[in-house]
Amino acid sequence: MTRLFEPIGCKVDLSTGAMANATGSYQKRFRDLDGLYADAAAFEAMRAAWGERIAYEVSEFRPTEQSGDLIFGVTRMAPGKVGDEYFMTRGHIHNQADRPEIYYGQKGHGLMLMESPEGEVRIVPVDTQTVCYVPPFWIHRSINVGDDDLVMLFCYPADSGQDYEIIARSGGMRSRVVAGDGGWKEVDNPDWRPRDAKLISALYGQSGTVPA
Ligand SMILES: O=P(O)(O)OC[C@H]1O[C@](O)(CO)[C@@H](O)[C@@H]1O
Ligand SMILES: [Fe+2]
Repeated sequence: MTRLFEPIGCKVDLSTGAMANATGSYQKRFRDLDGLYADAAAFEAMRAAWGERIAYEVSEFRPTEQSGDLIFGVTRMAPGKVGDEYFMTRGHIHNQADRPEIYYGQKGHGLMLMESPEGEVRIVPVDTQTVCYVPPFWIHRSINVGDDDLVMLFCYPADSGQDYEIIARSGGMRSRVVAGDGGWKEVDNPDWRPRDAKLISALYGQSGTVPA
């Protein structure tokens, strides 16, 4: 008989953001996020109090990394701002850029900031009981715009991989999300540089499919 992977249920603890039966987890401390935020002076000023604190953490279930399988897990992100810019994840595009992802908001108020290879920007609020679909080819980063922890479930194809360099090479994402009048607002990142045509076609070319 074919030996199948054993099915499993993973209970999520909303107060801690932990997921039972996780196969792995990691934590990003504030000090790990140097260079992410526009206001470097504000980052330095926060380092003493915040340096060792966990900015966000992930617990995941990774059955395999085979094509056709799924990786899923939970991200918990603390609330906070560096200067006027809300706490966020590093952000990435999938190594296999045509692999999508979904997020499901479970606690708090988040945003999914997305950027296409050409530099189009989209923002989708991820509040509780909201499913956010990140289509193939979009760079994605989540942002906590609330006063409480943001807890989100994520799920993506197991062979996706993550490329974190694509954002750094462009001087950050094209938009930043900062505090505005009574809420958040999107502002242009003046350091952003467009990707060249060769890189863009390489991203699309990987899959041999033409995006819709
Ligand atoms: O990997 P990053 O960009 O640091 O952000 C963490 C989030 O993205 C993921 O890598 C999933 O793509 C999760 O681990 C988590 O939701
Ligand atoms: Fe992803």
